[in-house]
Amino acid sequence: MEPAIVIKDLKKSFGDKKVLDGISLTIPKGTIFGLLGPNGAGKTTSLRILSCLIEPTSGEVTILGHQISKNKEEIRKKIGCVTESPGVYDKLSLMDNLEFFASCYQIPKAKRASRIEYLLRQFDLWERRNDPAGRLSKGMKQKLSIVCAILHDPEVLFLDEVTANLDPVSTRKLKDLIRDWAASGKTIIFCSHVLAEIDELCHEFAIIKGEVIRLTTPQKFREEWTTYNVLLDVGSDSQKSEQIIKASEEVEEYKRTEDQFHLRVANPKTSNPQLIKKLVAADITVNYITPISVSLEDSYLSLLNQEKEAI
Ligand SMILES: Nc1ncnc2c1ncn2[C@@H]1O[C@H](COP(=O)(O)OP(=O)(O)OP(=O)(O)O)[C@@H](O)[C@H]1O
Repeated sequence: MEPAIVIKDLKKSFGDKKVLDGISLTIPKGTIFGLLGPNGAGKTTSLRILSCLIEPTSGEVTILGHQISKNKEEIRKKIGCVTESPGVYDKLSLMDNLEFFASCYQIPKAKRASRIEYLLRQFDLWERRNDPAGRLSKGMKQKLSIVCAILHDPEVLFLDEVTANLDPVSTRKLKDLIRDWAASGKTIIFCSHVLAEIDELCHEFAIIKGEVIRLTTPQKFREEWTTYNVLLDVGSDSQKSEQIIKASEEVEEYKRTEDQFHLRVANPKTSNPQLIKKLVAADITVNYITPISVSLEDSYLSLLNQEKEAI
């Protein structure tokens, strides 16, 4: 797939403090790409460089074929950025804020009114259009900053902790929108500390800590940290069951706790029916057999612990 963003050996220091130490990533078009990492890992710094707000110390970023070192103007027209602190003008009304951003983005006058109304209605802000932005609640202000960032229909979007102040209904709506944007070919970089959101939304994600320490997909990452992927409950005949489990080529590893077995099987879809057949043939009652899934959060914490132990 054609890349939307190519980051090559990106470095950034503030004085003698090294924050980014050689980040390289290629992000295909139409991807929702997660950026994860502990506090101070350099996520916001990366997004600020990608949004042309600050200069890198060295390295190169290419967005939609334009190099950031040579063609910021062209890049700015095609990107939108939402950070946790909404960059809207408190004294201006919602309409005036949006008129201002529309003129910055050089949106043709004929299109402005309909685009602004469409987005304000989409984000449930239309009724508040004449209020000063400073009177909005935190979540509403967050929505306004999203509207400002997408007003010019950018092809690449940087979203930093964008759901932080949103209620569950608004969060769900925004996630659906993000999926729609990606499906229409837009590329989204999504920074969040909410691991369930990364899991739910992102096609791929990177864990960074000054450098990229993992580049993977949510599913692969969860699988990597899953020791046992199936839970089997056999009622009272666990002794006999253990002999069968031990002898089964489907089972790679197992752990027994009373009448339950934690199993690792290569492919639960094909292995589980085989195993059930063998147990039932031996007259064993299978109470249930169910997949075990480790959350992305558990996997992430395990990785960080492993990193800590390695230091
Ligand atoms: N303008 C600046 N001057 C000096 N240091 C800075 C500046 N901006 C960021 N830093 C430092 O760079 C490091 C990375 O900050 P950054 O905001 O990129 O982290 P982050 O991964 O977004 O963290 P968080 O999850 O807490 O938002 C931090 O140590 C921070 O103090």
